[in-house]
Amino acid sequence: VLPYPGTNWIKEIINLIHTRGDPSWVQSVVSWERSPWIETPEGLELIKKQKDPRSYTSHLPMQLFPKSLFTSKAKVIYIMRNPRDVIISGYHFHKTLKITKNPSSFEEYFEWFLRGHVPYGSWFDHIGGWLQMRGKENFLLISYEELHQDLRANVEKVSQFLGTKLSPEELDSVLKNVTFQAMKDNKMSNFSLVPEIHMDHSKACFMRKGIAGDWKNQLTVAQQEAFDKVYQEKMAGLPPGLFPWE
Ligand SMILES: Nc1ncnc2c1ncn2[C@@H]1O[C@H](COP(=O)(O)OS(=O)(=O)O)[C@@H](OP(=O)(O)O)[C@H]1O
Repeated sequence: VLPYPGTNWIKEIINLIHTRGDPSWVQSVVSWERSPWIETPEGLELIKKQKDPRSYTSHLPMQLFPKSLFTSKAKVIYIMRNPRDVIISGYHFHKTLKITKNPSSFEEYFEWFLRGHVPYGSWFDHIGGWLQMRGKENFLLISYEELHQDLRANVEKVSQFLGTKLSPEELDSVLKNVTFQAMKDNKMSNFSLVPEIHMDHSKACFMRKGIAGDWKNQLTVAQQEAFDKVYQEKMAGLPPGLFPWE
């Protein structure tokens, strides 16, 4: 997945499906140890110690992902979100980061995003790359907006994809533990334990608003038009109706 689409939301769902709704794992182990990042040295060390079935997280664009994935039986869940909301969420998160250059204003971050000058590169190239896996049986495309619209149906879809049949009680427990409030209250999932050397917790909170469509209140008309122009150019080759935000 690319940054800010709800990576940690889908990760929490996957972790809770793994434990059949038992929250003790997500409440006792930090999220980056449950499903480690493949692109960090620390994450890779953790992955080597994991037992099957294991789950990893990554923001890497497809062309930088280890090629062995494409010949393996590993399942890929790609979560996407309206890029207009991704910009807003990314801006607030970036303000807290001590490991990348911080934008001096929202306007500056907006420009960076449109030019792809943000960590992991262009949103448009990222999604265009991974969507090439569409239609493969080991690839599930899911969106932040769909999770919002019908969490139950989409958690069931994910558990089916992962080959785990949950009982109604187990499913209820997954749903209860992946709400915005439950994750915001869980210090193992809300990023409050990210060390201060990486993140300035006084600048913003990771579990910020957790809503879809807030860009309408945040982007100026000029920014909306500038965004639409780039979006139309870059997404021209993709079939209509693919994205819930269109
Ligand atoms: N359970 C739940 N429900 C609704 N929304 C949720 C949930 N968990 C995380 N979030 C929101 O996801 C946004 C962060 O995205 P990511 O997890 O992809 O961030 S990161 O790329 O891994 O840094 C960030 O969105 P914004 O609030 O719009 O900034 C989080 O609030």
